[in-house]
Amino acid sequence: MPIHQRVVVERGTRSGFPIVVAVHSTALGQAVGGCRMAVYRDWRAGLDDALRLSTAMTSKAALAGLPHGGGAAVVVLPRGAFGNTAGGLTADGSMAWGPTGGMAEGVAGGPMDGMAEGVAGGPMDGMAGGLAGGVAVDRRAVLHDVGDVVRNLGGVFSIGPDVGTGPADMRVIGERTDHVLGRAGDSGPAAAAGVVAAIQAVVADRFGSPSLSGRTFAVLGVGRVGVHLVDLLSAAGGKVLAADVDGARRTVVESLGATWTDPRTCLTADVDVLVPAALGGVLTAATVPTLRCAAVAGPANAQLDEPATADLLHERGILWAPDVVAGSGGIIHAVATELHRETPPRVAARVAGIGDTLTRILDAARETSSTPAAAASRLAGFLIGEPVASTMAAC
Ligand SMILES: NC(=O)c1ccc[n+]([C@@H]2O[C@H](COP(=O)([O-])OP(=O)(O)OC[C@H]3O[C@@H](n4cnc5c(N)ncnc54)[C@H](O)[C@@H]3O)[C@@H](O)[C@H]2O)c1
Repeated sequence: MPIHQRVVVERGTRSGFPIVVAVHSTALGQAVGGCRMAVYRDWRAGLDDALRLSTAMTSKAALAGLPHGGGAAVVVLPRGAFGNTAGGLTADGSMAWGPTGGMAEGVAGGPMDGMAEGVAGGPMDGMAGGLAGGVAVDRRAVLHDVGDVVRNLGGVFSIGPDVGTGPADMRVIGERTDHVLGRAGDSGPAAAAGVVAAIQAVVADRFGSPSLSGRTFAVLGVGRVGVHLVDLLSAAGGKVLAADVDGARRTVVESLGATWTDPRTCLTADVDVLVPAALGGVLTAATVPTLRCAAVAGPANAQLDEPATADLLHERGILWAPDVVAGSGGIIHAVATELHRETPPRVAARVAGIGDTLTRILDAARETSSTPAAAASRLAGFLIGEPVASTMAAC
């Protein structure tokens, strides 16, 4: 992957918090990516996260066939900060994957998608500030600061929701810049539809048929995407086990005909497909030996703690669907709908196309005796290096 095209680190003029926007590539078009608002050790850790997220987004957009590059925004909040508590601190910030393969509990106590130490606030509709440990967060001021940074980039980057932000936050950012995605609503259903397409490809590769009927799944994380996955997989005739650190999610899981369990049991369940739908960093040298699934395919970003973990999965014979492919339904939906005004059937076809893309990657991996991660990386590099003719109507 080439070095970043542009990286901005600024102190928000209203909030005083460091704001990082990393534009990795615009080789295929305007960069798109999420806004992560989280607690970090310091601004350098936030910068590292933005660099990592934006690089992955370049691959995600290219592999999704979008005429866009990758970017990311990070708001670096200090320890003890939190925003509006309406909707609560998201559990993304309250659990960390433990070093022994278990889950270590604790706020801001460990890796979250690799870098962030905790989510401050979370996607929410209210905008009032909060106070914790003496650090007041005026969420509206922070979001306006983010909007100004994005606006000053002159349109090379469009920002959308990520961990710690949601559609309501995008509407506030939109008061300062037009380059905003995801103001209208929840991307969870589209993200879940894309994951199901990926799971069908994985199941076809493993078992010779894409049918999900009678297959077994363990869905880890029953949030905005996970709940739709439980629903879709159950409706398709799958036998679904699901877990979340938030015990309140049990009711919806059981109402959808799935079986509730605890996160550790879910992670190590003897199932056809493990579906990570919570945090990143779930696949590590410690957790991979404990897995009893045939394949892993889910939306969680940055599932591998480090690239070499893909080799561990391969050695164990566990098929891994790269998250930059399996988790691309949300961005495909947002970009195709909001930036390119495509019709709902066309957008749905794009999302379903994730299955074909993954099949191509799995075939390439087999033919080259490499991991799906390596095959996806090669394909992304090829796509980004080529002056690909856009398959989408211009904005
Ligand atoms: N929302 C989207 O459109 C979208 C698109 C692509 C990828 N993703 C990724 O998919 C994942 C889920 O996204 P989401 O929007 O559903 O997030 P969410 O915050 O709505 O849901 C995450 C759920 O995971 C649970 N959780 C947190 N830590 C856990 C743990 N250790 N064990 C079990 N459960 C745990 C939380 O309680 C929460 O219910 C994230 O990694 C996100 O980055 C989301």
